[in-house]
Amino acid sequence: MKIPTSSKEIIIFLKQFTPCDVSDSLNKHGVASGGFIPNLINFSPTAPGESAVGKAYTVLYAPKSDPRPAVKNAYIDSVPPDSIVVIGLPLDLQTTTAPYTKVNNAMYGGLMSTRAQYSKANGSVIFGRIRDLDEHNDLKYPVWSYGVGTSAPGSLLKVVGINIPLQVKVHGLSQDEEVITVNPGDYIIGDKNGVVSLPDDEQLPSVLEYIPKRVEADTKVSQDIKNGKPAAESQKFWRSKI
Ligand SMILES: O=C([O-])CC(=O)C(=O)O
Ligand code: NI
Repeated sequence: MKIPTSSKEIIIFLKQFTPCDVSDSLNKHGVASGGFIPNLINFSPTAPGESAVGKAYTVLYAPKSDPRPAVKNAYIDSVPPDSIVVIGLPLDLQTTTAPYTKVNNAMYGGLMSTRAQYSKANGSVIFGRIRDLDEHNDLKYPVWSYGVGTSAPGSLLKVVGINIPLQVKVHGLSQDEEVITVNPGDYIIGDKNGVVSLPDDEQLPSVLEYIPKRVEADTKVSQDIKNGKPAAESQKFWRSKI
């Protein structure tokens, strides 16, 4: 399989695979988390058998009292095609246990999805609550978030940054708090299993190259298992050939 190089080709390529396939490759490349961003729920699904893929277009909300000025232009009117809209909060408004956010207002709603879809974005990931569940689903526009709500963001929050790194607080294995950074331009891959971020770095060509090989090997393992072979033996055999 030809390994893509332009971001357009990479997005088309990644749409053939699941976030699990991407995580397998990142694991193989030394990323223990596999790029998984935990605790997000897929409140509006992708089409069956499809992943939502795009480059992160990031938006940072903060309380209205934050000293930073509000961004003048509405973030939603500058969403680039083939992006995934990723909306976050400062670390001090995040929690490592449910509901993962201290903000009870929704940070995103159906009109935002309508505009994002019109601008040819491929999905939205909200590190907070969303509202208007039926509207995202009726649009068939994929959305992930930590939870749901009923109030709009404007009474509590303002946008203070667009296309800046977003920090996401999560619970770790050895530490109570770990921080994942989603950088603008990272590839975001999501489906019903969850959301993975894949950095656009020097390791990317190798990560992409491994994905179809590993999927092919696991297809062979599946056939073996159906024919009665022990799983561990078959996994070792086919994965060693990659
Ligand atoms: O109005 C808002 O600020 C959020 C919302 O409900 C929408 O995007 O539909
Ligand atoms: Ni709304």
